[in-house]
Amino acid sequence: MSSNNSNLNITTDSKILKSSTIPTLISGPCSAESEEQMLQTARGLINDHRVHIFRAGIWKPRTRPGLFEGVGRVGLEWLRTVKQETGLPTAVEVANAQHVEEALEYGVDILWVGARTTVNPFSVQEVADALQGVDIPVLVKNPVNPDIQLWLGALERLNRAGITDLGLIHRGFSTPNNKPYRNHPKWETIQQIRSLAPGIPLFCDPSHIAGRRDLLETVSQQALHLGVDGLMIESHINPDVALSDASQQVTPEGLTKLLNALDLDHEHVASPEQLQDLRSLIDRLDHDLINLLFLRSDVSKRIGEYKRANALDIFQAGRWKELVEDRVRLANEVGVDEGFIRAILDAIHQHSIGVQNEVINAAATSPKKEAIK
Ligand SMILES: O=C(O)C(=O)C[C@]1(C(=O)O)C=C[C@@H](O)C=C1
Repeated sequence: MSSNNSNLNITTDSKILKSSTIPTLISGPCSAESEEQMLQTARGLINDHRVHIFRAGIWKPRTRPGLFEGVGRVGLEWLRTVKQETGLPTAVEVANAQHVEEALEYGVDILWVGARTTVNPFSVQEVADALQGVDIPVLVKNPVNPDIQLWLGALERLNRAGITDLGLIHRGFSTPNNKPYRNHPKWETIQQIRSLAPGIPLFCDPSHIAGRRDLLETVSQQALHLGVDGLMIESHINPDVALSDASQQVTPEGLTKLLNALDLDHEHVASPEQLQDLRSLIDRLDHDLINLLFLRSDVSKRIGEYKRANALDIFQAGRWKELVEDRVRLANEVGVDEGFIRAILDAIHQHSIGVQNEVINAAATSPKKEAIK
């Protein structure tokens, strides 16, 4: 696929990331721990022909020092052995120039930039500079915080260094309330990034969104419904003893079960168990909506107090027109029906005016405080 990307102004030529069968599946351990662990996991994975690429973390960016920070260079040797034995192309995360140099030295096929690196333009630039003149596919995970421009900026930096085989990985975002996920999927991001970076393959990393095995199926299926091109799912020959992210990794057999349960062609009808998950998701989203509506109405009340004190009209036609135009633009970008959003905004506006009327009426009818003698 070759495209001249208008929004981003980057040139892409995606080869390895688009497999003939959709989606492209990348799997392997969160961290390389030993040659045996890598080989056993890879041997398990090749029993399932749907797995296209073997991944492993060699250098692990950890929140606090003292945790397992990856095996480093020796892991690249194990990765090379995996490739020789199984024929699977290999992928590792790189975060600085040294990682890039070592990964290239050991013939790694695909690199990815992790969420904690994408947040830092200096680091991304260092990786990009180290890749100058190298022809290798690079995937970019979203930054930890929900900042799409930062994500696109990383793509641009790599592209300017000559990397055209680019892809994106959606791994969820850190938000004030991620529950029940480890990282909030903010699914609307998928449409946003698709419209801003058309033609760039988009992967989903359900392992980092879910953070737990039992949510992997729901998250993976949701991502497939939204049309992602591939999935990156962590697997480990014995997840319970994994040195990092034990609760989100599956065994190779577990991965096969998961893939069997998914509709990889996006036409999946939910199972009874998934219906339960989907209903929990609806519960959570409705709760979020109600909390947000409460906050909005409280803000409107404070604006009402300001209007009362400054003798302003409650209805502000100009402000409302701008607000509706902005929200409709977002709805169209994200792919939410415009009529639906207009109806909701109408109801919100009416309620907001009602809240402010109450503020003003309450002030008009409340007895004046007695003057202090
Ligand atoms: O911006 C204001 O002045 C508000 O009172 C807020 C608000 C709203 O709910 O968004 C409510 C009434 C106005 O017609 C415009 C907007």
